[in-house]
Amino acid sequence: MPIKLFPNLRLLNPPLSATRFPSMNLKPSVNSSRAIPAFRRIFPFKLKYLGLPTRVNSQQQQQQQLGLRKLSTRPFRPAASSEFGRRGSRAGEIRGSKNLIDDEAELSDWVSDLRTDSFHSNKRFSKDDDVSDFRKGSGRENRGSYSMKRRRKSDSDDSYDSSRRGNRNSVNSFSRNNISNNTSRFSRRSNSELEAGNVGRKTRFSNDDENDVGEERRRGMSGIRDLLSEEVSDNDDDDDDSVLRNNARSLIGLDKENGGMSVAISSPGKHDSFMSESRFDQCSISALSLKGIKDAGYEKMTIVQEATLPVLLKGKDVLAKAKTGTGKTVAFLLPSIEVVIKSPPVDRDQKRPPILVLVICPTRELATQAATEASTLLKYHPSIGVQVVIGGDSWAMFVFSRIQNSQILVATPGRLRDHIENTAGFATRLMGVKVLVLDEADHLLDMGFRKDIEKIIAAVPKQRQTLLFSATVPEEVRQMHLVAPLDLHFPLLYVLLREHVADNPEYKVLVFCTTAMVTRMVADLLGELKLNVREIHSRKPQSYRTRVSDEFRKSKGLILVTSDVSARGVDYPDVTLVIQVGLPSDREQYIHRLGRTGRKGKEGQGILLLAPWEEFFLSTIKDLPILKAPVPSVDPDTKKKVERALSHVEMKNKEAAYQAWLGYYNSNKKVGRDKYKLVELANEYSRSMGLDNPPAIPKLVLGKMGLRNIPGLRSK
Ligand SMILES: Nc1ncnc2c1ncn2[C@@H]1O[C@H](COP(=O)(O)OP(=O)(O)OP(=O)(O)O)[C@@H](O)[C@H]1O
Repeated sequence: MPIKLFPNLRLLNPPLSATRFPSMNLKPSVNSSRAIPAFRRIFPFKLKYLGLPTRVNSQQQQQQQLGLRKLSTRPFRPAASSEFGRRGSRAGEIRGSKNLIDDEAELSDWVSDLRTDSFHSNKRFSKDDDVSDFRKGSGRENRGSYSMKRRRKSDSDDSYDSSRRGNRNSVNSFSRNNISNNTSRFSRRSNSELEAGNVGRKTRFSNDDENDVGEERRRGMSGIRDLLSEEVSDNDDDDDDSVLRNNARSLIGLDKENGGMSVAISSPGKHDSFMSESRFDQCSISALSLKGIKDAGYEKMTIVQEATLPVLLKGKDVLAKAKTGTGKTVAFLLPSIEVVIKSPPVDRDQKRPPILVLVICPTRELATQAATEASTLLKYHPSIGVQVVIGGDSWAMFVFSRIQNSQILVATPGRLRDHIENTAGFATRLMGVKVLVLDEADHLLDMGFRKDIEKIIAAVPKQRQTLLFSATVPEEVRQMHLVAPLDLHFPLLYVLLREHVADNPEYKVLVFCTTAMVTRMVADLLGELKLNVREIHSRKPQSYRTRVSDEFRKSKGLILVTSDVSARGVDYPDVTLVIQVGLPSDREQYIHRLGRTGRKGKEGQGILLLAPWEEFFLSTIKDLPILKAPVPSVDPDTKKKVERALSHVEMKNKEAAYQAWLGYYNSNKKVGRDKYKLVELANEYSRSMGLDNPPAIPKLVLGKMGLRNIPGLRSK
């Protein structure tokens, strides 16, 4: 049945900035005494970025004002043969010319993914939406972005046991099958072709899909359609293909009949920044909010804020994509706060005062961060409160302000659903929701969260404003990958960190590991090597996670070894380097992890460390500008030092890391396919931790992983 999800949904692709290669200062930095340190070989240049806004030409400006799409036909190609930062190089030009939505096919996929879950818009982004007002003279142009496809649940270590992973995999294979069914090739067509053509994609389930996913998930799909739908038109036919085609058309602004949505894109300029020239006081924001904004140190809007605020303040639905670290949180919080201000004050005696704004974030860290930002913005609104509902030890709702029954609730999906189902009066409070925000929307609508989100959306009124925000990869990050045998990974990690620390007195490094237990073991090892490390992962109590997260946010000279709990949205300022050790769970997770650096237009570095048999992952990110770096040599002394440090790491932590490692790679479709090979690799990993024999694993766990009787494994 056709559905309309967000009748006023707008897809805004704000003119995102990226400082490009021609603007970089590419002088190699003065180095310490070492001849050619490994790190320097990987990142031969110190890059500086100019955050200068550029002027759009009048034609572009006009296009923006009209909300016209100007789609790039030039796909972005990484400068494979060129060095990363060759001044004025072709690579730079190509990067420079990369449109905001560079690969429209990806945009189409992304939109289709959302739309498959019944997103529907029937309103055109019109002139009176006055976004353009703020663009006049704003002096910057739209930028390219890598769009997102489907994601799996990020907190991989929360569920590293094989059974849950297996389950997620089948869910994932379902979504991927759907993606592969995409019949639209948006980028390959002109606008007129698109208008006339088939923009939708096939979503009928194949037999394989049905086998994979089963009837229950199919019900889930239609369930979410119904729940998300605002209106159901009687005379629409019930053919999946045509419904989804229509939805896609309207989402990308090509459905004339329904007055669909436009995507505002213009050609990029030479130098732009993530800041716009528009000030917050140019928007119709209350004086007290403006005071709060000022105290927070914000004067001008970021590009994404400039693009979305005027529309949101008019009460429209918005779907916005912007690069990581460009101020999306404020973009959705400010208009939400304004809605609360305009609502009748909460009666103190009311038993179940309504929640007016519901913000859903995929991780606890992100939720806490959004609530903190909200309380900052609410400084001069003492009668408005923020509460947080997140998973963890406590069922308590953390109150971020003096108000007990706050009007703004920030939550993670699972715990929120628990409250809806089990806390008396909670569902009644949710009936007051006027604004629903999905932060990291594409992720939240992925299958991993689907059931929770269905429940939540069923619990809030259909008449509401809906804000969907999603992230794209920043381009200020120099990205490299290293491919080296597993037994070199720990020494290499040490070498890379040691040199980065030596070269950057204000270093702030994130080391991403595959699972919680691997994270713990790596943190132990680096601690033994006398590096200043902290660890964060889902096996740590929430209070500890919050404390460490706060410490890392404020610190310089610290390395945070982390699982994917820190992958998305967490705003750690000035992260100088992100190292990813081992296979990221997927392309999006890789991008999000990387997005923890290069924030707010600053420079950042990223290294992905893979074993040769993990190299296949690179094909999923081949459109990103990631160069292969030479493997630094590890001298025998360093090797010995690492071995010694490994011998001091607690045995039980190494055993747990081995088991977790096995579980993680077992759940990977590619690596886990050949169980014999998998076990060989796991035992190689075990040796890399300095263990002579692979640790024994409980029979039950082996059974769950489907690894009983595989030679090379020891059971207990
Ligand atoms: N108008 C502004 N001026 C200056 N700084 C701002 C402004 N708005 C937000 N910031 C700051 O920018 C940083 C990044 O913001 P935020 O975390 O919201 O980015 P994001 O786009 O949500 O990133 P991610 O996609 O990783 O979640 C924060 O430190 C925030 O305080």
